[in-house]
Amino acid sequence: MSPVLELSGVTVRLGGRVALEDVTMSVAGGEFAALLGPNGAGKTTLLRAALGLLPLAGGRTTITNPGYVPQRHEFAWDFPASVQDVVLSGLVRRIGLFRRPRVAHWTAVWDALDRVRLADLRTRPVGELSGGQRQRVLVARALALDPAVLLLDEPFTGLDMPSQEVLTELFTTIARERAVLMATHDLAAAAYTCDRLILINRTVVAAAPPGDLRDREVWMRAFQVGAESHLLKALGV
Ligand SMILES: Nc1ncnc2c1ncn2[C@@H]1O[C@H](COP(=O)(O)OP(=O)(O)OP(=O)(O)O)[C@@H](O)[C@H]1O
Repeated sequence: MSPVLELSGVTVRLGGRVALEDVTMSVAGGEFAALLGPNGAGKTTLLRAALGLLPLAGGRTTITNPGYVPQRHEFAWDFPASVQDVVLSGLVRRIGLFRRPRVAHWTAVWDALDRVRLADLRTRPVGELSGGQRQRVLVARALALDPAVLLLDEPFTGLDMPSQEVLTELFTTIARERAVLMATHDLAAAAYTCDRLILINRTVVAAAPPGDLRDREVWMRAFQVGAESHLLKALGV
């Protein structure tokens, strides 16, 4: 399948420091790719650069109709809005500022809420939702745009196992129909679920299907850990 997201030689500077250097990677249609790396490796920066939200110091990006799910804590949950209002807010550019949403917009919102199994809660204030439900609201907000590729920034942080499982199943289905790039710290889940792991630490250290990433050196380089790392042992590398 042809790529829905492509970065070629991308360099990004933030606050005078190089956050990403010469990053070349892509995600194909139908693919579920994971973006892995330690804190500060540049995962969020890479997603934001791919979305065209950051100026590039070098290189170029192309992306087809993206949907973005930011980290849950970046969203103002105490804002007095219902579940369906939050999902609709993802369509603001399409509706036009200060214009009233049309039937097609509400249909897209309700379809997206159906998809994440939150249709019953659509008039509930978002402040009353659990962490797992809030994460699904953000996914619905991105899905309402009918994206070709979904960019997820650490969607599992702070979620219990049942919530993670519901979301993993949903992301896997979405990836097959569209494409998904997910930044995550859950290495074991990514290795089990994703088609390809992209290891970054300011630049791409390795990108391959999980079964092909057996070289411990590569993981040590990406995560700056020693050969005795418990996490790498648990991963079986
Ligand atoms: N607005 C900013 N100004 C200056 N530096 C920034 C800014 N945002 C991020 N950085 C720096 O850029 C680097 C990459 O940050 P980024 O948030 O992309 O990493 P990450 O891999 O997503 O980290 P985490 O796993 O902790 O979420 C870090 O060194 C960070 O301190």
